[in-house]
Amino acid sequence: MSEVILEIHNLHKAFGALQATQDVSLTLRQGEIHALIGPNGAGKSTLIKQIAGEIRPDSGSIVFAGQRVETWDAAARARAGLARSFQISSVMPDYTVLQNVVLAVQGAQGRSFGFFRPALSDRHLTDPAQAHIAHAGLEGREGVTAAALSHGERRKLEIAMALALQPRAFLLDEPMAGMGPEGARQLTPILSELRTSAPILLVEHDMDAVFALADRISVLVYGRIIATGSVAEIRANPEVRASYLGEEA
Ligand SMILES: Nc1ncnc2c1ncn2[C@@H]1O[C@H](COP(=O)(O)OP(=O)(O)OP(=O)(O)O)[C@@H](O)[C@H]1O
Repeated sequence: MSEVILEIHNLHKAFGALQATQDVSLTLRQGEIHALIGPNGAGKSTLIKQIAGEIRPDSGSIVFAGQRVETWDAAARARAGLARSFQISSVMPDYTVLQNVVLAVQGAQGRSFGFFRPALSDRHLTDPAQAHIAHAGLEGREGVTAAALSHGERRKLEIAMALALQPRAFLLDEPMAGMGPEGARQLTPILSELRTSAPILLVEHDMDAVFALADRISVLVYGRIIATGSVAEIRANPEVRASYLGEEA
């Protein structure tokens, strides 16, 4: 079995009387997409925020790359390689695809942001940037400004920028949201390929995408994981069908 990069043990989080996360344990293994599904308000975003360091759990532990991180802030977890995408705010709309990714590479290399002219002629920055652009499926669009990209291309740019950080795991919260069926169809193979760069914990409502992509699925209902398994196991699970999938499955 593949190495585990992220382990969550017995996580609890309450908002007043509401138990948003109840005794949640899960793992993310190298090379996999582990999808987290569940009805609206089940606690998926709250769980992702606790893993990313945006919300402090009441109890439980989070082990990332062998270290206990539940007391670390979000920036420290990001530096350790936990990439919370899509950090849409970091895309500069007036800059080109190449400029945006060069900035991300520059940031990841710990260099201060310089002027573009030297940065764009520095192959230590442009070579990795071009590789991330190609990896994210945006080859040929390097000179286009981010503002002129389609919604789907913008997601690809965000993926290229996330790759620049050389993350050890991705936390993706609804990457298909607002993309429409064609956009989702385009993004699916890119996410599929992305798992070879770093494993993905994926929150997604688009069940076609989840069933096409996930190696494992965990189902969250009222803050509790009611089942974890392969796509086939989850689709066949009577409790999951009753509480969430219904006729969709
Ligand atoms: N900061 C907060 N304060 C109080 N209650 C909150 C807070 N954040 C989330 N909640 C509540 O916690 C529960 C879980 O919310 P969460 O957003 O995590 O669900 P979700 O599964 O991500 O839902 P969706 O699929 O609609 O995005 C909901 O009842 C929500 O109203």
